[in-house]
Amino acid sequence: MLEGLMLTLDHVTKTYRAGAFGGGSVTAVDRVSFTAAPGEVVSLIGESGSGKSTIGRMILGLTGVSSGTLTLDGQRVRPGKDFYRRVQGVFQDPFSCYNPVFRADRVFDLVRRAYHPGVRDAEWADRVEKAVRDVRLDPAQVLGRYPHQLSGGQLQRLLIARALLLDLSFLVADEITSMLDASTRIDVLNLLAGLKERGLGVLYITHDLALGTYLAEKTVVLRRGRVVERGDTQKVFGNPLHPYTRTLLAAVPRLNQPWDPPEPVRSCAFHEGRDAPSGGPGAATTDLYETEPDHFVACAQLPDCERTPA
Ligand SMILES: Nc1ncnc2c1ncn2[C@@H]1O[C@H](COP(=O)(O)OP(=O)(O)OP(=O)(O)O)[C@@H](O)[C@H]1O
Repeated sequence: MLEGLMLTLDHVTKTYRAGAFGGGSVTAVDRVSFTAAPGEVVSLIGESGSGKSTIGRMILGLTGVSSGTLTLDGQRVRPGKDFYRRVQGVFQDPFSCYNPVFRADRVFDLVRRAYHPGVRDAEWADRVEKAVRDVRLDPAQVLGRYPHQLSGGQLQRLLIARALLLDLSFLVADEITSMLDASTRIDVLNLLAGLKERGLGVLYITHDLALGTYLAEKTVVLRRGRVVERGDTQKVFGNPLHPYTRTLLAAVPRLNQPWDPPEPVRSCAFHEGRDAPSGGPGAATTDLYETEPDHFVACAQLPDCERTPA
């Protein structure tokens, strides 16, 4: 069993400088709160530009948090060798993670040099072979090849094998299946499911609702940097309450069914005269209304409406 880490985001905001000479600013992530427990997959879903990758990058220490707190087992992110031994990211484009003139096995040598310099050659070779087999690849087929001689799915799986050679506790998987064909995609998802079984926490960032629901026990739906709905995946998708979540679901084409344009994102519990009760279950969450246990929803008119104070 792996030793997982508890991820906690509490009103996390990220503001980037933008515009000529950095004079303007973009709030990419706006007071986002959620948790991911060890052994839990949380899927982060939302349209392009909704702030998903920015959240992944903050967890990995690749960009700073502007306000709020982001912790792993109560500790703030401290990028460095000890941190990256336990927290890793795998990204959408596997090709960009490899040096084109180095064979694929070179990424494993770099891991050894940085994290396991004392391990002997034979033992290291065994560990690499096991990690590569764990991602359902044949070491003899892939390790001696250059990146251009491997498929996107093979490169993606090698990156996961690389992460397995560390003492991994938390993985940020950012659109890792979007370049893969359907069968390889299921292989990679099953790999993530295996990691979850072993106690690892995973943040699974995706545009694809079906893939998110396949793996995740919890779902966070983001729109324009804010959480509009979150909670138990079965509840969020079985009973979507926010018009934006309904829009996302309506956008999934179904065989032999005409596509109905989704309703505009206009109304919600807050705009139908059902404000979050001041002393009720929603009050504790500060900006989301708890409609049933582990199912939270926000105002439909965020960020323009201020009816859901943070
Ligand atoms: N380094 C940066 N400087 C300025 N603005 C940025 C920077 N990175 C991201 N942004 C902006 O922050 C917002 C959120 O971007 P982010 O990449 O987190 O969204 P996303 O949901 O991951 O999108 P996609 O699904 O297209 O990858 C966007 O408006 C984007 O333009």
